[in-house]
Amino acid sequence: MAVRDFEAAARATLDPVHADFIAGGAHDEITVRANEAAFRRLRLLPRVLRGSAERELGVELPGARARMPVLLSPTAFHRLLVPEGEVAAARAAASAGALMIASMASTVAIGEVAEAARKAAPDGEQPALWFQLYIQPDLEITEALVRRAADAGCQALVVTVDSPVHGTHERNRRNGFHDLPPGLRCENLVDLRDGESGHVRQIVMSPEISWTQVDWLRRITDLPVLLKGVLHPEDARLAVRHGVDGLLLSNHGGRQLDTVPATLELLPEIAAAVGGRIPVILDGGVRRGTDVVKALALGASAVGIGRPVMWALADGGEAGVGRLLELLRDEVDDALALCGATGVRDVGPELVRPPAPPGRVPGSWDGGPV
Ligand SMILES: Cc1cc2nc3c(=O)[nH]c(=O)nc-3n(C[C@H](O)[C@H](O)[C@H](O)COP(=O)(O)O)c2cc1C
Ligand SMILES: CC(C)CC(=O)C(=O)O
Repeated sequence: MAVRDFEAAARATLDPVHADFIAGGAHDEITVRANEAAFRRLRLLPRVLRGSAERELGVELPGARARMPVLLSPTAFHRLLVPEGEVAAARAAASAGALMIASMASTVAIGEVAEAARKAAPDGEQPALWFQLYIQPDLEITEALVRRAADAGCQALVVTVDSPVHGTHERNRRNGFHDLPPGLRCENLVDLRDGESGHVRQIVMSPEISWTQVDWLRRITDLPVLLKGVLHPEDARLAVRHGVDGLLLSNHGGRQLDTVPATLELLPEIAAAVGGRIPVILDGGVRRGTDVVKALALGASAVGIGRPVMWALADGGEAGVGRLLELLRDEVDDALALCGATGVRDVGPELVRPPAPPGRVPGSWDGGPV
């Protein structure tokens, strides 16, 4: 079985409206396709006669350590797919030692997700769990959400900044899919203020959110703050200047502005802009162990996966996500061995062709304090 096979397996039983919600992107879905195509275009160029019996796959990330360089990007509404929802994904991630970024739009409350992760992690291991946040124009609401995430034990906040407005998903429009079905709610939003019911419409996307609110967020919490959805190198430089602890280089899986470049295409430029001062995590189109190695080679500290987790969850719940993570772990290990690499940190730009453009050779974060 390969990562892409989970989609067909899931579609065998999934409501086609929900399958469209997962697969879909903005407008013509040009960026959705570009993300995977960029990985197909780039080639690996292995070294020989310099490997090791075992590869080190572990990564240090702000506030957390993971046993593999593939993390679960935040995805909303897991209970659309299986009754346990985010709890199933969290258990699988914690068992595999993969970091999970829980979505603010989760259908299970963050406290419950964190508790499930703690119970599933091997003895003595703290599960790696971050919380994704859309900063709300109402800062009291935002602060209450941050408190919920911190109280649950999340080790960092991932602020999604690519959504000044909702993306236009034509598939959802055609299908009339706008709301969660009765019985499901965004549990993190329930009772943030008297009488709030956890309706999706409570999430406000505001084009007026700016660096001012990012600075404010850094002041009200000790948790590391990462930004998800920075694509322009100028914004990456600004993020460093504002003291942000990491970037998630993401185009939201092609679900926000259509026709933006593939994240892999932007990676050398973004890595050069941050110059190794903070970690860069890439998501979008990662479907193979070789994709993971390519992203690491161009300066990513780790990669995220979105849709594959949703398909695996729909196909087999916790066990499905477990199989997905094991498969990717084995593929990454295999690709590293074939590249003559002793581990994740032994991968550099010399392993890919065509090479990164001159002057844009990435620096990589050394895993130290940010
Ligand atoms: C069904 C679905 C729901 C998503 N929900 C969120 C979300 O709640 N918050 C967020 O920041 N990103 C969300 N994303 C974007 C993912 O975090 C991620 O950037 C993207 O899926 C990565 O691309 P991939 O699906 O090709 O792996 C969602 C993506 C999908 C497919
Ligand atoms: C707007 C969120 C509820 C979900 C999301 O980010 C997405 O579907 O891409």
